[in-house]
Amino acid sequence: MPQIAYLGPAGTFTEQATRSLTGDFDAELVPFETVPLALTAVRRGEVLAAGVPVENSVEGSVPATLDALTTDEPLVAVQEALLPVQFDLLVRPGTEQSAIRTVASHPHALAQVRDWLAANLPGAEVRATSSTAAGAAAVAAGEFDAAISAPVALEHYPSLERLVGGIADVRDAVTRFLLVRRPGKLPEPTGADRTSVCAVIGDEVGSLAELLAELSLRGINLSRIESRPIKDRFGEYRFFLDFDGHVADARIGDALTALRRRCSTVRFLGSYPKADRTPASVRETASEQAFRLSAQWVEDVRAGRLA
Ligand SMILES: O=C(O)C(=O)Cc1ccccc1
Repeated sequence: MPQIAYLGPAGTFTEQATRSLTGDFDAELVPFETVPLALTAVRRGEVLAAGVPVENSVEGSVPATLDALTTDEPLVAVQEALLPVQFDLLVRPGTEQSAIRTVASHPHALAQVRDWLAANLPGAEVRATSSTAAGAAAVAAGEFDAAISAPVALEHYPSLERLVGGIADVRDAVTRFLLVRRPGKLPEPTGADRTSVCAVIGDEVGSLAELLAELSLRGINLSRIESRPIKDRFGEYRFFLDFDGHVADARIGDALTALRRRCSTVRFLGSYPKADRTPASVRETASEQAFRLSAQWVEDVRAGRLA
């Protein structure tokens, strides 16, 4: 049975998302303490794939995941999942809200209940843990007074109880997760795909605008752009781009060819079906047929068959 890594321990949002990503096949889910450790296990071939959180509708991207995807050997995303996220305040039985001095959770969870904490636990100290479930485990071990966890965490930490449920500042928050593997056969195009790349461009006038123009000129819808520092050179950035379409689509292949020419580095991070299955809208001039006919025309001109 294939082993699939996830950000653990049991009871994280990532575990739930990874279960839904691997629902179609038998898999053994293996918890890792951090996203980089889970990705290292994939790179070493110790597990087949890893489920990782990438972005949240309230708090934005998960920097640890973006950084870990671009350092070391390339990995590619093959599937995407969207998970609604809700948060509970878990405590050891008998803990009163007024007695809570420390609250532990993953930084992304803490950020999504910031207003609730300010209004309801103004004096409590906030402590970051490697995941929401790690926060619950630490509360069960007596290290902190309360944890902000996924509702499912209670099943794994039965010694805790839910003091308050549904404490997210924004209802209906959603987190996007990816299943990533070592490069290999790509998922087939479905007509409702997303492609992710990471590009490094020169620090020159117009370089980002020109890169984006390569997409818009080919009718490609950009769904996300994010920059992260390169780290060892101050002021230089990597741009993470997500856009509608599959690398097998003519317009995407054409755009990637242009990106490869323009950028000092382009890392392909995958073409995979979008979780919401919304088909890409492709204008007539960017259709497969339009690309095929125009490429054929150039071939004919080059061969002296047409002018
Ligand atoms: O810590 C978890 O449970 C995770 O899976 C990371 C996370 C944290 C907050 C929102 C979404 C994912």
